[in-house]
Order: sequence, then C-alpha cells, then structure tokens
Amino acid sequence: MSSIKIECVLPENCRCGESPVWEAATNSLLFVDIPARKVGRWDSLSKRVQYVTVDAPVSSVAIRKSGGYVATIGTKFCALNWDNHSTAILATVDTDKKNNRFNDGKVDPAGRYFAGTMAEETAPAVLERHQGALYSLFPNHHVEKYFDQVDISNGLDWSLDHKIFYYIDSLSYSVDAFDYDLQTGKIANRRSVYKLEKEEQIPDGMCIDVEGKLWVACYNGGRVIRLDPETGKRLQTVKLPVENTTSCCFGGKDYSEMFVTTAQDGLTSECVMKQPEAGGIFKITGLGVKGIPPYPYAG
Ligand SMILES: O=C(O)[C@H](O)[C@@H](O)[C@H](O)[C@H](O)CO
Ligand SMILES: [Zn+2]
Repeated sequence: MSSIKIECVLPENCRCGESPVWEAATNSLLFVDIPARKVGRWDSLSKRVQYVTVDAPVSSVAIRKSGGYVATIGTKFCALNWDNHSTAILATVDTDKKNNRFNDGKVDPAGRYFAGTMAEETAPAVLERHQGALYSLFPNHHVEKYFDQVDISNGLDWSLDHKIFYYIDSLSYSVDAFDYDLQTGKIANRRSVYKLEKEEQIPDGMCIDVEGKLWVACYNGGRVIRLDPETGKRLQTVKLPVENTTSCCFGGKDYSEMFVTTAQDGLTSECVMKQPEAGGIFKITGLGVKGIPPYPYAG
C-alpha cells in the first residue's frame, strides 16, 4: 500500500461523531454528533464548520433531492432546513419504546432512507438489548419495518449492482448480507459475510468502494478494515491514532479520500490525554481505491 496518509482535519472532539456524508455540491462533509444533538457541515475548501442544533440526539443525516437534508432525530425521520435551522417531522417510529433512539442511517439507490434504532446507552455499547429495529422511509413517507430484536443497529450499504444489502448489528460482531429488491425495497435471506476478530472490537459504520469491497469502522478498535464480502476475507487494516472510530465514507475529489468520524464519550480523561484527537474527523488519502457518491432521499 503506497503512501497512506491520515490527518485529523477537524479537531472538534465530537462526543460521538457519526454519519459522514460527502456533499459534492458544496465540497463539504456532513456529519452528526449524536449526544451533542448537532449536525455539522465542514467545508473542505474554507476548512470552516457550521452547525445546526436540534432538540434530540441526531444519529444520521442525508442529502434530500428536493433540497436541504433529512436526518434521524430521536425516533423521528425529519426534514432539515439548513438555512433557517428548522426541522419538520416526516415519520415517527418505536412510539412504544420511550428509551429508544435512531442510530446509523443511509439512503438506498432508489432514494429510500434506511435507519435502525437502539435503546439509549448508559455507556458505549452498554444498553438494554433487543430493543431496536430496522426501518426505511419511502419517498412517499411510508415507513417499512423490516425486523426487530436488534441490539445496536449500525452500518449499512448496498452492493454496486443494488442486489445485496449489507448490515451490521454491532453486538452480533458480524457484517451481514441480505438479498435486496431495489424495486420494492424488500430484503431476504440474511447471512453473515464476516465475523470480527477480537482485536477488531465492535463493528460500527460501513461504506462500499468502487470495487464492491466493504469498509467497516471498528469502534474501540481504532481502525477501519476493508472486507471482501464474496470471500469473507479481510483485505486491509488501516489504523487510526484514536480508539473509537465510528463510521467512514468516501469523499473529496472523485471520492478518492476517506473520511472517518470518531467519538470521545466513554474514554477516561487519561485516555483522552493519550489521544487528544479523539472525537475529531479524520481524512485518509492514498488508499488507492475510490468510493461512490451518496444517494439522495427522493421524498
Ligand atoms: O456510533 C454509533 O453508531 C453508536 O451510536 C455508538 O453509540 C456506538 O456505535 C456504540 O457505542 C458502540 O457500538
Ligand atoms: Zn454507528
């Protein structure tokens, strides 16, 4: 691997940075800080960051085709207007589960917004189990529920031919695949494509590259790993100087750079001293493989 370079581009010390999304139109990286209830937009040209603060934990953000953004806030799918900082509820899930919130979300190639839920944590990865579920918000605002009994609904993405949906429930320590029907948005035939090794710790956010390989951020593992979902083999490990790597996406020029969000919550002050960039946003260049643009929500 020629010359991989890792730099902290935003030393903001997010409590729990998540949901990196490249917005080519503004040369910016969107992201959230879940417990801080903030959506961020980092302009890669001016290096400046802007925030919109919302009224509940915000776990993911996506681009909306009709303008603005969508975000998962608490247990609500919302529209987010960046200019006036307002949000509008599109749909609510898990109304019977007062301690739940959404976690990772991403838009499918047909413009449906997928996101799963989890019980609120008392500490990282410490929570009431089996409380979460996976949902999608269709462009007409209809909500589809796929399954429940989820511990920590996390990374998700689709194969390049749109026929496979990849999904992580963190506490299963597995990256799973389903057959995907893009027409209907239905999933079937769940199987594991990779089981994490002990030192890789907890699988968190995930994205696909142009070669159809999966990149998984390993929470508490301080790394992103590249997996071949066809052979079930790990192809590469890229270590970062902080432990709590939460998610990754490609962006920048031609989607040739990788952005990684990280978290500071759960680290002792001693740990924070040893990794002062914990919670920052990192850029990795020189990986030698590109990613694909994010799909916008079509509703
Ligand atoms: O970043 C996320 O997706 C969650 O909201 C986090 O809380 C971590 O994943 C979790 O603590 C470790 O699994
Ligand atoms: Zn996550």
